[in-house]
Amino acid sequence: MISVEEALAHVLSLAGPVASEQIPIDQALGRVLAEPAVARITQPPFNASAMDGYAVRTTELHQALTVIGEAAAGRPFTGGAKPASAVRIFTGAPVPPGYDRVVMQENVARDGDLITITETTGGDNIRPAGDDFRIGDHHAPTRRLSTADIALLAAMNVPVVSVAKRPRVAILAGGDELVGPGTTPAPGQIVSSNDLAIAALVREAGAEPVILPIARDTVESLHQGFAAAAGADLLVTIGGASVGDHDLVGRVASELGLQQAFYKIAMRPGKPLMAGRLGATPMVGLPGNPVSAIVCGVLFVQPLVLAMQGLASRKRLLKARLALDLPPEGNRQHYLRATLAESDDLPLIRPFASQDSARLSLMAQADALLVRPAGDPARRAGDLVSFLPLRG
Ligand SMILES: Nc1nc2c(c(=O)[nH]1)N[C@H]1C(S)=C(S)[C@@H](COP(=O)(O)OP(=O)(O)OC[C@H]3O[C@@H](n4cnc5c(N)ncnc54)[C@H](O)[C@@H]3O)O[C@H]1N2
Ligand code: MOO
Repeated sequence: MISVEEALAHVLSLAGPVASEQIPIDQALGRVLAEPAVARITQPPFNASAMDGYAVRTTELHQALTVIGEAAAGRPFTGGAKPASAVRIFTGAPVPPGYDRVVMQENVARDGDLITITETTGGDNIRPAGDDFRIGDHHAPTRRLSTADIALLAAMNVPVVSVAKRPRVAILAGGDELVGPGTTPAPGQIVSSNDLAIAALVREAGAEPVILPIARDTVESLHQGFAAAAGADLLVTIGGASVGDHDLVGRVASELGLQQAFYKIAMRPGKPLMAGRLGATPMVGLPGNPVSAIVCGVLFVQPLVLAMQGLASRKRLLKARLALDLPPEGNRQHYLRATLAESDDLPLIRPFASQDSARLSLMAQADALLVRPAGDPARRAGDLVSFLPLRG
């Protein structure tokens, strides 16, 4: 059995070069730029007024000035500057050449065409040309595009961007006991939940899930399932990963030429995880126990889907104080489902008494996975421990 860290390195190495596509920016929220966006204009394109008021000269602040024209946003003043003059100006208008300051109208007394400035302190109220960005500037965030990014791209006059393609992830659940949600299970059957969980999890990471029909526990049915995954960027199988007579995923994958990166890791839950490459397509084989499938999905599938879009996983281990005593750990790194509560300095983490990897109700209540290394000695309440947040 290899360690979680080694397994993650193997899984991430399955991601090929990022595939890209061109899309209009109104579709780009949440997508990841595959190439830097390049500003096609300078912003502001001219020295722009930041206030409604009068364009004046700093050297003439203390004298009466004659208003000789008007500059509004979209309608520049076209006359020339004159001594002892001012131009009525509005926010967003180009400051006419020959004027170096805008006095806001609240600080001006006007009588006909004559103004006097009543308050001469303060800034020049001019946004210089290029203050925001210049033509040729690059915008290349290594994260999902936000609302502000969309606005910036529009302002940069970039209508179309090159983004990482959403990986298409084929999800193949297998098991004779499984029926789809909404069906009445016959004796011995249960409702399949893992495929929906993994679909939600990959969608959260930016992929497009394709849930395949549930495979039966036969070699033929699994072959059909694998064939149905053709064309996907990633295949995730669920179940049939262990050592039982009906656990056939590994066998069928190897018949199809799986170049196996690893099988079995020193992790709890999730020991029978497998990963490799089927031709050009990465494959991750998740264990069937519902909590194991989700925990492995969070730890391996989500980072792989992010890497396929050129993104690093942002989930980091954080520190908490243990709410109760814990016995020593075995030989696998343990991810315990736990709740978090606020406390004076660090959050207080409380693992559930049951860590059964079939209990989805506890998984759904968990705020975090408390991470205990293999061989961790007994811990006392108040000890510092590491956790992986599951929310936010
Ligand atoms: N002799 C051993 N038995 C088992 C071992 C072992 O090392 N030696 N490992 C156990 C561990 S750990 C796990 S995890 C499971 C994983 O087994 P499989 O990946 O082969 O999963 P299945 O046998 O197909 O299913 C396990 C369990 O999960 C339920 N399941 C499966 N798919 C779904 C689904 N899509 N939705 C909801 N529930 C699902 C299935 O009904 C079983 O109850 O093996 C242990 N055994
Ligand atoms: O590793 Mo299994 O995934 O413990 O339930």
